[in-house]
Amino acid sequence: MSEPILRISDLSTRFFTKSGQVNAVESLSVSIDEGEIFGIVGESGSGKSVLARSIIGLIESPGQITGGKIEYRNAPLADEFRDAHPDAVNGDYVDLRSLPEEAVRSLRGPSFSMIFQDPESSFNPTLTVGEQIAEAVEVQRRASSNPRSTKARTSSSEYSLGSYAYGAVMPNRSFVSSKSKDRAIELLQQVGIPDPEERVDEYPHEYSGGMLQRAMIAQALAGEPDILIADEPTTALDVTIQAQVLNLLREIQDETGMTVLLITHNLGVIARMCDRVGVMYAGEVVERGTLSDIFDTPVHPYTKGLLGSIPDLDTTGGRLQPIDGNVPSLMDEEMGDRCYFADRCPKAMEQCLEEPDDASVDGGTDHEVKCVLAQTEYDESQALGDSHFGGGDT
Ligand SMILES: Nc1ncnc2c1ncn2[C@@H]1O[C@H](COP(=O)(O)OP(=O)(O)OP(=O)(O)O)[C@@H](O)[C@H]1O
Ligand code: NI
Repeated sequence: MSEPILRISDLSTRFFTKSGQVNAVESLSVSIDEGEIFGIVGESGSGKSVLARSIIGLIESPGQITGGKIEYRNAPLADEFRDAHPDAVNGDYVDLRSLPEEAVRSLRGPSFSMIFQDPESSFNPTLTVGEQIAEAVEVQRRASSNPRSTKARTSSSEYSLGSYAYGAVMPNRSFVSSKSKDRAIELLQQVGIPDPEERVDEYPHEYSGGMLQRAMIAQALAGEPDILIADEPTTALDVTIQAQVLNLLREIQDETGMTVLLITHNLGVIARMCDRVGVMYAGEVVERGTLSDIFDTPVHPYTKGLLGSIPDLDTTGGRLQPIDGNVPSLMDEEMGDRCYFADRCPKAMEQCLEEPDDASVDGGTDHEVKCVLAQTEYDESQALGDSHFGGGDT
């Protein structure tokens, strides 16, 4: 098996708000293999979107990544920065946090792209859908025509850096060649937009929600990304369209072999799509493993709780809330060093008042759990009462 394409270690992202510090992502570590679909699942507010945005450098004030590494395996990129930024480079890996901001920005499109939950917000209403997809194609072509590019794999001698290579990665309105427009039509066709030759010249408001979601996938694919981050890509869609869009993602992933990080609160989506899964709770990955580790032999009581309430694909509106109580607010002063799930956990014991370590289940495998139950049997005489959690009302 090859080395992971993305290696996230001890990542912490915080928001310094007026009402206090929010620990949205807390010392999170996860590795993603090349060509897999890795799912992140968790309830609303568990930090999934903040994780996604942290990876591609889209955390804005008052948010800040305060610790950890986001290492991306890309040998040409590592070579490019080895001398100027030795701290950022480790073998074939580059730590995105240690790269200059513009370098990270230039990876958006060709290396990483993202599909958001709500497509309206990711299209500019004043440009046609086709223009915006074609722009993403142009970005990819500029990147591949750059000899130092991370993407020398697309042959592109006919595209020179030309006059529009002034570093703006997503220009608002740029010269779009007819080649790029043709490619945009092809992409629209690939994602199942009917009459793509006409649709390419329409504005976002002329598309239905489902079509715009597909168009956003087309736009994300235009850059031929190594890693696609899809944050709740189908949540806003109705059931049939949801299934179609998921199938489409799967097909495209099969064809291109790209790596996908799929974020969802829906375990049904995970089961249908993913190779491996990370279960997220209160900013941490509390259990990770293959689909079968998670579905057949879950260890963490939170994972078990989620599995007890697998929503159908058609319960799109409802949020997952399998277990009494809520995800903690993630305010720093309320977090402390303990298992964050303990106050909702049916098997909480005295020792859960200390922070659990990541422990591997059955040794050796990839199945890891942040819970004392990975190594200890539940002991009722150690059970925690509500009194430990300030009255325990939920
Ligand atoms: N810009 C921000 N300012 C302050 N707090 C934020 C900001 N963005 C996110 N948070 C907080 O970070 C935590 C994690 O939010 P996040 O959006 O990552 O959750 P999520 O798992 O994606 O939830 P959902 O399923 O609802 O999308 C939440 O407590 C949220 O309030
Ligand atoms: Ni989210």
